[in-house]
Amino acid sequence: MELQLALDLVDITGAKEVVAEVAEYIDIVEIGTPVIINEGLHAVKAVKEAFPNLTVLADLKVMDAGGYEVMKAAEAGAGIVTILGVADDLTISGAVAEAKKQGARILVDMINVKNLAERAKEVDALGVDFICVHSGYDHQAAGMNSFEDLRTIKGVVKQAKTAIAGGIKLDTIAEVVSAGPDLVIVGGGITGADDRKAAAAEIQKLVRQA
Ligand SMILES: O=C([C@H](O)CO)[C@H](O)[C@H](O)COP(=O)(O)O
Repeated sequence: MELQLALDLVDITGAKEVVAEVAEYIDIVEIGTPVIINEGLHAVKAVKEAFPNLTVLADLKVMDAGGYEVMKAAEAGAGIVTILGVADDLTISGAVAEAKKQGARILVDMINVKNLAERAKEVDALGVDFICVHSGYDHQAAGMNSFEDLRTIKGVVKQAKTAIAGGIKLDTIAEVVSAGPDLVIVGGGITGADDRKAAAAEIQKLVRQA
């Protein structure tokens, strides 16, 4: 099981400061959608240059032009790029083909997918690397989480790795880990902690024990 740190509410300088604090505890650093909206793919490039040993995920949440957008993110240094599960199969296949060419991987974000089990089977068959259940900020604000969704996709996904994101914190990490995802994604649970290093260390300990 691996740990991904999601950086959403920072600029490039802030992103590098947070990663410098917790780099030893994480496997992947996510440049979140809000950061890419504000800073562009320069943020991916800057963090990859500063931390060449970490895999950088570009949370583009691609909905169209899969091949082109994956190419641009990979050129900036992304090792993983996110595509929406609600995107067309052609978009996801194009993204997978380009990722293979670039030596990158594709994570499909199942945010707002209604027919979760059926769509997870379909995107699994398209050859994606990760399928991620995700309670976005707006769902979190309404008190929702994705723990049950993780069990649903684990029951049907055969080839891809499974991942979970959205509001995971120290007080919920044990429950998440016990459901057995391959990748746990934590943003505010680390970046919003009083002691980010301690929170990352504790979360990593539980993730590694699994
Ligand atoms: O993808 C995310 C969200 O849609 C904003 O872009 C977050 O990175 C993801 O939810 C993880 O962050 P936390 O919910 O703060 O753990």
